[in-house]
Order: sequence, then structure tokens, then C-alpha cells
Amino acid sequence: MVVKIGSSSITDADGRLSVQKLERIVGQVSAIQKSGIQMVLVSSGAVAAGLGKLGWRRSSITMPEKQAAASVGQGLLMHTYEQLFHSRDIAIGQVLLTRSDIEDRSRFVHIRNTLMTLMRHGIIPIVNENDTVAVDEIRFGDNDTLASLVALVTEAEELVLLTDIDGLYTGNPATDPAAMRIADVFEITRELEGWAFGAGSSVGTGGMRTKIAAAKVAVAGGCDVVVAAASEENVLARIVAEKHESVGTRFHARPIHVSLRKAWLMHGSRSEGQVSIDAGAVEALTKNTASLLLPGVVGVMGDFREGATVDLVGPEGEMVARGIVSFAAKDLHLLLARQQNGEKLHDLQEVVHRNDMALQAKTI
Ligand SMILES: Nc1ncnc2c1ncn2[C@@H]1O[C@H](COP(=O)(O)OP(=O)(O)O)[C@@H](O)[C@H]1O
Ligand SMILES: N[C@@H](CCC(=O)OP(=O)(O)O)C(=O)O
Repeated sequence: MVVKIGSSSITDADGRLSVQKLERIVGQVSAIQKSGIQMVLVSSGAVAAGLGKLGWRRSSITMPEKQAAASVGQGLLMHTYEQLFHSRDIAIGQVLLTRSDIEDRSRFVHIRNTLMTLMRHGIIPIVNENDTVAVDEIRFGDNDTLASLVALVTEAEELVLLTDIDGLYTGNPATDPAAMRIADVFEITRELEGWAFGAGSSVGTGGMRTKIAAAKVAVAGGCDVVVAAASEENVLARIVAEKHESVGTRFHARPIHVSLRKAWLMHGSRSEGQVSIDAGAVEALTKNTASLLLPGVVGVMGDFREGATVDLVGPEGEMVARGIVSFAAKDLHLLLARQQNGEKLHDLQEVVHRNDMALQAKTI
């Protein structure tokens, strides 16, 4: 089980790290770990803890100051976790990641090996974004997205996003008193996405929007996602014990889910270009799970190498799939030109083999 805890749930009103709140989470996580379910904690709070300790105001800080605050706060956070878990005889390991660590296939594999090794030894990994080195282009920015990728990497059965509200509402509860909580979600529809707004507190990042985006990634990989209130009494035990009780909002995993490699392709890898395909190819890819052949290709964008990750887009510019391309962009341009000149290119291998392709899950 991967549990993600948001900044607002481990800090006090004055923005300082709340040992009492952390203690409650650590107590619950430890109890579940001891019951035999391997836990992974994704903990936000480095920036908030650092700002609290330094007495800096969030509203007026620069990015380097925020990163400096994170370096102070991350130490504080781990020091507190270490003490709290140690008193329960549980060892922890710190794992700090950036987006580029996940995008790179070999680093992704190393991350998985490290996490799996920690878990095999009964150590609880505590994951956060490496805020001190993450610049905008390589930032997750919010730990909801990071947590969903950690859930995929560790092949978790359940991802729990603990926050300052008891689930997804049909509108922003801060401004809409008629908004109602949704208990179960089986399909992430556009209507549902329209209900989600940004962060409710000054310390939170992303609000419900990033939680839904995270849920999309995890459910596609076969992992249930629960959004629940960190302050609710014994919330984790209730989620574990009574899978069908209405605690927060449960996003149910898709029954047929993709392999870890394809999940990484779709959600972890970074696209280096675009290949436009025609309607016939869209149908062949989505209905018959075929490979992409040259006759279905109508355009190429970007200057990618053979073996790069590219987005396959349909006639309306819609994202259809992401895959590893067998030709460099310049070779694809040459082949397209030869094809347009009437040359028959029968013996060509696939442009993207179906084993190297992850289809985009449809939003209804
Ligand atoms: N449809 C919605 N349902 C519930 N909460 C929502 C919704 N839209 C926006 N929010 C806001 O999302 C906030 C939780 O996200 P966030 O502040 O980022 O917390 P965290 O620090 O735990 O990640 C809630 O406090 C709420 O104000
Ligand atoms: N990596 C940042 C967390 C950013 C973030 O996602 O915050 P939150 O929305 O509170 O989970 C930190 O430790 O401060």
C-alpha cells in the first residue's frame, strides 16, 4: 500500500511541522506494516516544514529560497519520521526523486530495484520529490503525481491520498455548499474532472485536480485509489479493514490493466516527438491492437532518434498512444516522401511495434 500525505495534513495552522499529526500517521502506518502489508510512504511537507522553521513567508519567496527551505525541511521531516518509526522498531529509507529519474528507463529500473530491496527487508521507503534540484522542467510539482508513479513502480494494490478533505466532492466544497461527496468512482469522466479544483490551503499544491490525474494513472495500472481525510480517526485501518465501507472516495482499478512497462511508457516516459496517423491506423491500433505500419503515418514532428518515445496522434490531434519508434525522425521523413512518390515499401518493419506501444485510456 502506498500512502501519500499532503503538506496540509502534517503542519499546524502556523505552517510548522506538527509532530502530533505525524505521530498519528506513523502509528497507523506502523500498525498496518506490522499486520503484514508492506507500506510505502510518500510524504510532502519539506517546503512547509522549512518555511516554518526559518520563519519565511511563502507568499514572497523566490524559487531558490523555496528550494533552500525544502533542504532544511526535508532533514527535519526525516529526523522526525526516524524518531517516530524507530520507537516502533521500524526502519525507514529516504528516497528523493525527480521527474527525469522516472523518465529515464534505466534510472526507473534502478529506482524500482531500490524500492523493492527496501521492501523485501521490511524497511518503509519514505519518498518525496528532490525539491532542491528539481527545476520547473523536471518537476512533478505535486506529490499526487509522484505517488501514483510510485504505486505503479511498486505494483501496489492500493494508493491512499491523505489530505485535508474527506474525498472528492461534486464541486469545490470551499465555495459550493451544495457539493456532495462521491463514494465510488468506476470511470473518470470529463464531468467528474470538471468538479475538481485547485488547492484549498496555502500549503497544498494541486488540490483535487492533481489527485484525479494521479488516480487516472494508478487505476489504469490496476491500483485502487482512495482519497480520504488524514484527520479521520483510524482512517488507514478502516480503509484496509473494510474495503467496501464508504471511507473517502474510492477510485476502482480498471479490471484489465496494462503491464508495468506500458504504464511507464504512458505515464513515466517523456515524449520526444509526434507521429500523426490516419483514421484507419487509429482503428487498427485501438480495435485490433495492431502495430503501427508506415502506410498509416501521415506526418512527423520533432527531431527524435530511433528508439525514442513518441506520441501517436490521430486526425483530430487527439492522443492515441505512446510508443517507442523504430526509425529516427529524419528516416521517417525520407520514407514518407518515398511512399508519397508511389514507391512500394512492403518489407519495412513496423514504425512502432505493438509490444512497444501503450494505448491512451479513454476518458468518457
Ligand atoms: N471537487 C473537490 N472535492 C474536494 N476537494 C476539492 C475539490 N476541488 C478542489 N478541492 C480542494 O482540494 C484540497 C485538497 O488538496 P491540497 O490542498 O492540494 O491538499 P494536499 O496538501 O493534501 O495535497 C481541498 O482542501 C479542497 O479545497
Ligand atoms: N515536495 C513538496 C511537496 C509538494 C506537494 O505536492 O505538496 P502537497 O500538495 O501538500 O502534497 C514538499 O515536500 O514540500
